[in-house]
Amino acid sequence: MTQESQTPHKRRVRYKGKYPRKFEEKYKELQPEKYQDTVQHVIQKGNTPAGMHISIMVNEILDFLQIQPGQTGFDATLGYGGHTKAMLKCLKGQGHIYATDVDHEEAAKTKKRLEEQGFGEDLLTIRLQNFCTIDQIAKDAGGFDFILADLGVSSMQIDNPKRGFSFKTDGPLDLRLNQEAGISAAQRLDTITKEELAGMLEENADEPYCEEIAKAITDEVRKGNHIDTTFKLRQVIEKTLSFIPEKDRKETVKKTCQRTFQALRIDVNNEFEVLYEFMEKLPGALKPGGRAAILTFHSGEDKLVKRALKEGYKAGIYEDYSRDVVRPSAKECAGNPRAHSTKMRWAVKR
Ligand SMILES: C[S@@+](CC[C@H](N)C(=O)[O-])C[C@H]1O[C@@H](n2cnc3c(N)ncnc32)[C@H](O)[C@@H]1O
Repeated sequence: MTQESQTPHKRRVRYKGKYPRKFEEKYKELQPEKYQDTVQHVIQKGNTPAGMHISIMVNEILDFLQIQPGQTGFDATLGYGGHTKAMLKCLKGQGHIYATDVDHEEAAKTKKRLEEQGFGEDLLTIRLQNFCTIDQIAKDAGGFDFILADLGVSSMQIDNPKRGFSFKTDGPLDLRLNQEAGISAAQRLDTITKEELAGMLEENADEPYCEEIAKAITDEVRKGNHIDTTFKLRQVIEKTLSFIPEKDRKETVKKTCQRTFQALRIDVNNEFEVLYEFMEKLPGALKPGGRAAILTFHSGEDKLVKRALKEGYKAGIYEDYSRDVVRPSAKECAGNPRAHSTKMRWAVKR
């Protein structure tokens, strides 16, 4: 017997995979400044590191806004602060940016991160306000030379199971951008009628199975089964669509889950109402020659923005506006799948 075969066989430690599986365990990605290599590796693979948001169309936005030192700007949707930081850099230490977000939790982290990178209160004012209060902020600032709105939700919000934005992880069915105000999606489903829910799914997300899904949800709630987690909602959708031929079922369930979550998110956050108000107040917040860029992520938002800019142009409020949408490059979409649905529109105040 050789020496080698006498050595007792040692069981190899089970391979756990490259990345930690639970959100809380993604400690390296959640501290991006400390673990730059891990973060770069995740980004190169076309993924967004946990706790981070990759800003979309940064170059196109900066090219259009033409930010000069000494100017005053407004970032309506602070998020991770990627766009804010890129715009702050253009100011070269002279000028000011006001930014809003309704997400207290993420805004506090972003404020700290930007302060540590040298963008303190002398250059940046963050307000925990809805961007539809743009008129008040413009009054305090004396009008804006440039404005950016990057609508929707951040990757941090989608990836955090406690927020309930994703049907891919289980968590409370919340879907509020500001968890300190309003009611959660679960509470909304507790009292909504079948007709109203079907209308919401159709209007907010063009859901083709809106009638079937609305009936199934309201039936469950009537039986006393509260749909208060993301997985419970997903299960109701899966059961409702079980009549779909097996070869198409998986994809249809996925799409219907995406649309249902989108419709509920728009509803609990009054997204169309606040965007409408923002677009109405936008011209009044811009200085003459001021520039505004808006990124949207679904057709309902884009239609609203398009109409407001077109009407503003026809009324002589805007000197110019985007006739066509500007889309991210194929390269950007390949590196960041969340960029696929992005549409940018812009206008210049007369
Ligand atoms: C797509 S993210 C913005 C990402 C950001 N541009 C960046 O580069 O990191 C959208 C952000 O806007 C915020 N938001 C959405 N609707 C809002 C509203 N009506 N008022 C203020 N903030 C809003 C969300 O909470 C989220 O943090």
